[in-house]
Amino acid sequence: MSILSSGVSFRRSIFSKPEPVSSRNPRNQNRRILCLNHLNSLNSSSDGLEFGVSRGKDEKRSSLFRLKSAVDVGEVVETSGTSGRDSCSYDAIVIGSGIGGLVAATQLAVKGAKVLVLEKYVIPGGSSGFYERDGFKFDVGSSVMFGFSDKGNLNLITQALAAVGARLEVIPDPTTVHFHLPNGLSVQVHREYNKFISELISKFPHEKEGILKFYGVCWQVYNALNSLELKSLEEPIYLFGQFFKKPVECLTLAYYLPQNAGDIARKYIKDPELLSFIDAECFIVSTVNGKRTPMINASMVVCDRHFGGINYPVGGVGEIAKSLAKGLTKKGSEILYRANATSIIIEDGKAVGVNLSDGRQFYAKTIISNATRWDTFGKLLKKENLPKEEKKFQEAYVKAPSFLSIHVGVKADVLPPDTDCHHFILEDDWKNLEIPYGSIFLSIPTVLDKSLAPEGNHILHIFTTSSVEDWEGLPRKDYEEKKERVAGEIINRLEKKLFPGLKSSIVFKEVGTPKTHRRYLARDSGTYGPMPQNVPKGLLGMPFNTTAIDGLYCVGDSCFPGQGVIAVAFSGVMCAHRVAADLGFEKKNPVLDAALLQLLGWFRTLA
Ligand SMILES: NC(=O)c1ccc[n+]([C@@H]2O[C@H](COP(=O)([O-])OP(=O)(O)OC[C@H]3O[C@@H](n4cnc5c(N)ncnc54)[C@H](O)[C@@H]3O)[C@@H](O)[C@H]2O)c1
Ligand SMILES: CC(C)=CCC/C(C)=C/C=C/C(C)=C/C=C/C(C)=C/C=C/C=C(C)/C=C/C=C(C)/C=C/C=C(\C)CCC=C(C)C
Repeated sequence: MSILSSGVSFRRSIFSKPEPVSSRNPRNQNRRILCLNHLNSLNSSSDGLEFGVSRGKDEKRSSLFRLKSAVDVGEVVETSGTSGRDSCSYDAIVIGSGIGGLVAATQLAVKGAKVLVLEKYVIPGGSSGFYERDGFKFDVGSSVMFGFSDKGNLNLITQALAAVGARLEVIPDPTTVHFHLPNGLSVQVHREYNKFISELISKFPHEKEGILKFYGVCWQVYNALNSLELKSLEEPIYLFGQFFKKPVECLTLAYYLPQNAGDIARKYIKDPELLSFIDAECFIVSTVNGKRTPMINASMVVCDRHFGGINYPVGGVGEIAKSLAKGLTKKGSEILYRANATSIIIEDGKAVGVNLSDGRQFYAKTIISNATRWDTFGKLLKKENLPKEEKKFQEAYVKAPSFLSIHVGVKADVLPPDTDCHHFILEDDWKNLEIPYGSIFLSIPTVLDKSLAPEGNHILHIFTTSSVEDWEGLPRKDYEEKKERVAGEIINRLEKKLFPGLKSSIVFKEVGTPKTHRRYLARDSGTYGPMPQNVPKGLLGMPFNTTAIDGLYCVGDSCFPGQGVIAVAFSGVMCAHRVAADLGFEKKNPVLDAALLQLLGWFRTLA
């Protein structure tokens, strides 16, 4: 990713010299428990938000200076006594401030719960964070934002922000993605559905009927989704209520829940190249082909881009997490940065607290992990005690590869006029779609928001799938050389395919590998998220938020419905609803709860 060590000059992260808040405050020694009042809420100015990178001999001082300018580490209030447990009890602790964690935390805070978010890094957002270098402001991960419109029920990012009184200005993207595919196939996914469908039909006129039927089914699923009030599918009062209010829509969703997009496409479409195009449509959001992409997820993305459209937040994707974090503290809850959770405390079989690497402990009625399930049930909890449900998950889902990410600043004139913001490039052979380095993703957010780069420049975020195994065990020098070489090859391919002169127009470059993702996003193997081991039964096997451990919940992309910012936002909404019911902030019926949870567990065994 991009919180990277550059191959050009020596840089170091503040992670390499962490100075825990407790050690800076002498009163906070000896593993005492802290209550934190508005601790580390973000500054309203984003000017100082760099990824704590420093140079030269004043390295440590400069890191800390930047950290202070990034976060307000002002007020630390210590509780009395040595245990402090009762005087400092939270309703929920959320480990991690990815969008999944932040949405869960803010939704709970809005319902009246007192929440503490523990974030290992110095800013919120995880994969949806950002970093600044030399006047460029880079999105760490994807810049394609679904669910960020003013319409319908599926604009979950807009709704999550509104819940804490925040609203971001957005820039509509006229083209979700421009596909550059084998045999010269070029397709622009226009914001207007009819324009996109006409373009696709013009490339495959003999498949007009099949195209209309396949995308028609996607709309049927999307419209059903969009008609529901989205809350926890693990909460029976809500779920049965929705079935009662919207029976046709709920049955439509139940019907498509165990199905995959590739199978539905094959019902209507025969042309292998068009089917490969649909594979590419699926791959860019799920890292697997259509046959392994749940129909509900495929429908969500291929329709939302036309219904609400893709909208980019002014100032970059990082603004979303910043606003949610700020909203959280405004609602009386807290977020603590540089708080590296090392284990979840279990007492009498119940999750009751969290240990941090600096010795601090925090307790709460419920614990929500926004770390991946591999991290939650392999690091935060002992691997040996893996509950059977998690064992089943790890058999059904494997870690998707990570990415090699290249962030560059270029001279603006290298881009032809009217260049689209997002591109997907698969040069010669459809067979390369799912292999490491086989395809290239490209985002140029400055096409939409010029403020992200110095005048006369653009940002290119170039990324391609890559596995951590490919980068492990190398001496530092070889690792740096390999980064330069592999990034150089990708840039050459891009120069050849899209932008002649690209290499010589570069004014800034940083390369991140799967190891970078692993280190800075705390994601096992730097994984992009879970990926089905075999052909899945749609979303049927994907776990929701409750876990086998009492009081412990998961949120984020290793929960239903999976990868994607809007997907993890939904996971956050679902999680908050289920936790709120269990904490007594929402209605609950224990008998129905037990029955539904058992039923859902049984459904998962069918997947
Ligand atoms: N484009 C990309 O390269 C890329 C890469 C990975 C994920 N993604 C996307 O990002 C989203 C994932 O969102 P998410 O909410 O599930 O999670 P996330 O990975 O974005 O955020 C998790 C957060 O938890 C923190 N964390 C993890 N372990 C911790 C610990 N032990 N102690 C304290 N903090 C800890 C991390 O620092 C991070 O901020 C998905 O949309 C996924 O598709 C994108
Ligand atoms: C409970 C049971 C058994 C039955 C009940 C039936 C019922 C009522 C079911 C209801 C189901 C619901 C409500 C499902 C909701 C599903 C949702 C909201 C799914 C959302 C999915 C969103 C996804 C998958 C979004 C993915 C987006 C991604 C990954 C975007 C990233 C993009 C990139 C990384 C690529 C960038 C591209 C380029 C080219 C640069």
